[in-house]
Amino acid sequence: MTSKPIQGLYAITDPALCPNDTLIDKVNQAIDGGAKIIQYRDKTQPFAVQKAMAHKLAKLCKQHNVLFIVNDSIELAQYSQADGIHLGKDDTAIQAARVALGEQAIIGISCYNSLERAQQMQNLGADYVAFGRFFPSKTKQNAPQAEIKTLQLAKQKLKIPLVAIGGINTDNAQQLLDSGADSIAVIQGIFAQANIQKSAHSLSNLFQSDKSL
Ligand SMILES: Cc1ncc(COP(=O)(O)OP(=O)(O)O)c(N)n1
Ligand SMILES: Cc1ncsc1CCOP(=O)(O)O
Ligand SMILES: [Mg+2]
Repeated sequence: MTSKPIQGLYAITDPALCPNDTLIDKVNQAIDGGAKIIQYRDKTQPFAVQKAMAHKLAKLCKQHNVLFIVNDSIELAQYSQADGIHLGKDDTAIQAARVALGEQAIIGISCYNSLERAQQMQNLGADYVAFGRFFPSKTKQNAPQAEIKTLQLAKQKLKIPLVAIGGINTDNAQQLLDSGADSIAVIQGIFAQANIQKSAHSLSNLFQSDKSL
């Protein structure tokens, strides 16, 4: 497990919003705005292109002391020497990912609206669990709906960090933090905005004010 915390703003890339020639610059803006975790998520481009982009992102994240997570692909995580991987129910099982990536790797697991799955994944060594989507998401319209109550119960019952995802923006993020989210994972709310740095800053600021309470 990493010594860096799974906490704060978690920005996820999208190939339509961050085409290759803009990806590094846009992620740089998100980091300047306060993103603490970056996930490379691309289900569309050839693997060779994904490898090249993941390699560049890993370097950028290392320079800024930001965690770099790869979505879905163990091979891509290994190639880019990412800090970790994010896996859902249709992806590689956590046990196989742990064997492939080692004890140091961060393994995050999607749990949708299932506290039971989250407890199971914690027992199997997940480093964080993600719940969502909490709000309508343009990025993943058919993602299963999660309830705020699940997040609140997860906070009471689980020890590992909780990530909230789905349709999160500056207007709705606070209730997720108040309900126990350690991190919020965001695509449109950062990368579809006119000013990426400012949007990331507004979202990451919510963690600052949260701490000072
Ligand atoms: C932080 C975070 N949470 C959830 C997801 C969704 O993962 P998954 O259910 O595997 O769906 P895809 O992203 O692969 O479409 C995520 N990627 N990141
Ligand atoms: C990958 C994923 N899983 C559940 S919702 C979602 C997409 C999140 O993107 P956005 O922040 O644009 O709703
Ligand atoms: Mg997946």
